[in-house]
Amino acid sequence: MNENTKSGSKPVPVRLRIGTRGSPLALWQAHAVQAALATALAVPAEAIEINVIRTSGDQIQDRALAEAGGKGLFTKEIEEALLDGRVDLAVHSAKDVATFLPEGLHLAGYLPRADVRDALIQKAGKGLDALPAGARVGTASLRREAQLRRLRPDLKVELLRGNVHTRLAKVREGDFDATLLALAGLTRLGMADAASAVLDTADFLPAVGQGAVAIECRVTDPDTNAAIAAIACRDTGIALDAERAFLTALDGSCRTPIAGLATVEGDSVRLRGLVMTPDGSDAAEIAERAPVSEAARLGTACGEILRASAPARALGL
Ligand SMILES: NCc1[nH]cc(CCC(=O)O)c1CC(=O)O
Repeated sequence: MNENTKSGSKPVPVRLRIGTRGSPLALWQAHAVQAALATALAVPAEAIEINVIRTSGDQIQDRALAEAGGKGLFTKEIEEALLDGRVDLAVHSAKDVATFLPEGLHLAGYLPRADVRDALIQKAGKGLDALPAGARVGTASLRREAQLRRLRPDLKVELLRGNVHTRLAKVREGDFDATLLALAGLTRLGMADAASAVLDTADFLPAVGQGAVAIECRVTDPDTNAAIAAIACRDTGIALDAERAFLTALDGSCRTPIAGLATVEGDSVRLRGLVMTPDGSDAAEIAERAPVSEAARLGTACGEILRASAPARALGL
């Protein structure tokens, strides 16, 4: 219980400042964290401010992110605001958070994870099987590209960047026959019905962190850490510890097609990992289980095993 809910005591003014990108998806996620914090701390939503921060990633639209310098692009300016004390916490799609964080910052918790799967969006037909030979699929994700090529070497996979609305419009207008998007993002934007099919994780493995909302703050800020702990989802934290350790062991950047998914089942956590050559011609997979207390070690061990595989060597990992 915090100061504001103790009866009789004088309320302590709570003021937390959230830093976020300004995209509709980012704003939805920031509002979800704001609402959860307001409830947990028993304060009005206005006590949790939302500050929109423009990132370099928002400004680059013409290149694959891997070319432009990786996923840190969506978090750099927000992390600078955290380190300067201009905001107290940052809300990100966990998938977009770089493998290594700046000194002094950490991921203090996650909202309960949404659906982790990728959705296929196409005008005609449902699943991947319905795509005609040679169909043009737009994506900016090396992981989606490699898995698509692996399953359907006949498809033409081409660069398609931009926010969810832009990508859906490109398919609607016929510039592409199909695209792939995280179902979680579509759902948050109220557009889940745009999905023609949802791809089973057995066939198509999501990105590390997909569907999870991560909350970052300064390591040395006890009030903010306590507030985040009050809303953090334990199972999502365990799964993300395993997945992010897996990514760290592979030193995965945006240039490496890597997929990974951990799930908590009772007292144990199961991790599936996949590393591929960009053209999908070679891939190495792993699936292992460990007690939840060993989540990070499980991720590291799986990453190290895959790092010794042929596709990883082809990528210079
Ligand atoms: N790279 C952009 C991004 N970051 C998070 C999501 C979706 C929401 C999520 O995975 O939590 C998306 C869009 C997409 O990949 O379709």
